[in-house]
Amino acid sequence: YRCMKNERLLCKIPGPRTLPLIGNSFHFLLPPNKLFMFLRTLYKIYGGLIRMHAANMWSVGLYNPEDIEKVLSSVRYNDKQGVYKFLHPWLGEGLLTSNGSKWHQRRKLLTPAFHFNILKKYFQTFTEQTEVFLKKVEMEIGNTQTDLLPLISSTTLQIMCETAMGTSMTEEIESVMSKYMNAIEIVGESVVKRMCRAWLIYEPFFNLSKIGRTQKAALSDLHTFTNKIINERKQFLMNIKSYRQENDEIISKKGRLAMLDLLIENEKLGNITVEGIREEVDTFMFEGHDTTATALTFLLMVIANEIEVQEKIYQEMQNIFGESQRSATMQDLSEMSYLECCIKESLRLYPSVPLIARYVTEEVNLSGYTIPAHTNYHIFIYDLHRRADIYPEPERFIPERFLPENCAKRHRYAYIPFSAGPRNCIGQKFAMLEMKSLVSSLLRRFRLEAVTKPSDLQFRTDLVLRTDNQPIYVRFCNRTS
Ligand code: HEM
Repeated sequence: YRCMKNERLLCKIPGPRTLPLIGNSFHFLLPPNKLFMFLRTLYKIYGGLIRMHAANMWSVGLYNPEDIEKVLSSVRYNDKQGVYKFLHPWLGEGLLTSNGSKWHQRRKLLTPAFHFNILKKYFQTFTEQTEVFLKKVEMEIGNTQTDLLPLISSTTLQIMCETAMGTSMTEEIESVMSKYMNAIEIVGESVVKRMCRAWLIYEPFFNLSKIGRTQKAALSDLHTFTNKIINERKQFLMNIKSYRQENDEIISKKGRLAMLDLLIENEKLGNITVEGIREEVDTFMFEGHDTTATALTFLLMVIANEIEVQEKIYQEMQNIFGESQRSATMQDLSEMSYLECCIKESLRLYPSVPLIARYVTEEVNLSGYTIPAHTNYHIFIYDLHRRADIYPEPERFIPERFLPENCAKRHRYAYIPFSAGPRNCIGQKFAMLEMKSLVSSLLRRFRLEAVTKPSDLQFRTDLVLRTDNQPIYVRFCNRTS
């Protein structure tokens, strides 16, 4: 009876037509690019609250900032099921995928690793890696186009290794890096397939399927990579005394406090297991590098297309640095207010994480509807950020939307590239510093010319915002030429 009552409540919410037994399952039998386009139609047709039903699971899509606030701001509504469960074979129950007291304990344990004083220490790595990145860009001068994502990903991965993990890319780690990146794409594809093909939800069917077998091989590559990182740091910590005697420079570089040290320390105290450490290293290596690389790729593509914006950023750099070639300090980054508006506007149009979900075990009232307990909620950040009533001319790149006076009237939950509330992105400040450091130095030295245009982009449904098999190109030119 309760099931029928819940169904009656859910059926009152607008949503696409359902068929008996299978609900909306047939809508999801689409290739990832068409699925992305289908999901984009929902808000336009049905409005701010949308009901979907597939494989015995009900889901409500949220696009109204007030509803999103209600769900995201409460720890009681912060559980994750559904698609996040498909990530367990890779990320286990790390910070991104865990629930309840486990999530709470891990969040408390890891928060100090992203404190401002720790970020200040990481900043030295940002500066060093920015220089390495600029050398890679230098090599691209004269080429008619450069594929941005691979170039940027290797830098953001290196930064994660050196900061949070305290490990430089040894040859051994570098040799498995491309396999690691490739494996992330395979797992993303497999998660989306499981989301859309009801029969793949069940473990035995999935394990026997072709994609299940491909995922198994990819997981081995992913875990090989992260195990190497953990072992390298553990070895380093064990040898620390002899390192100090042998080479002071190495100790000062590799001895910077890392998030991984905090985890290893807590293993000794019995607060986390060896398996728990691997879960967090997998989680942070992925969340920390792929999201930032995606954000930077779209940002550089937009800047290459917006000549006036690019000149304004350059002017801001001139005002801060004049003719000096010195590296940026943290104080300099805090003065780059126009660049910050550009990063925010780019994350509005191209949020690295376009969709997030929650599983709520209690009844909730949203936009005048009663939503029964044990319902999944989906928040389509990509479409929320393109609501024309909140962002007039939503497809246009207008950094001034993020000037303080223009943000004041906007609902806090209308802009959530890093999610919001107690389960927001733990690496938000880290990511902003990293992006500002790389982009400001890049634009001081190089000019970007457009190759890929925003209108060329076609997306596919994935864990992060990805284009449908089309690389994103720009052309790098020297500033002086
Ligand atoms: C531009 C860059 C980034 C964007 C757009 C971004 C976005 C997000 C979003 C939307 C979430 C919520 C996910 C969900 O609820 O399912 C999230 C969570 C998370 N992010 Fe980020 N992120 C970025 C960079 C980073 C970095 C650099 C790190 C680590 C250093 C990081 C670590 C995490 C972790 C561990 C979580 C899970 C937090 C929790 O559930 O308590 N992210 N991020």
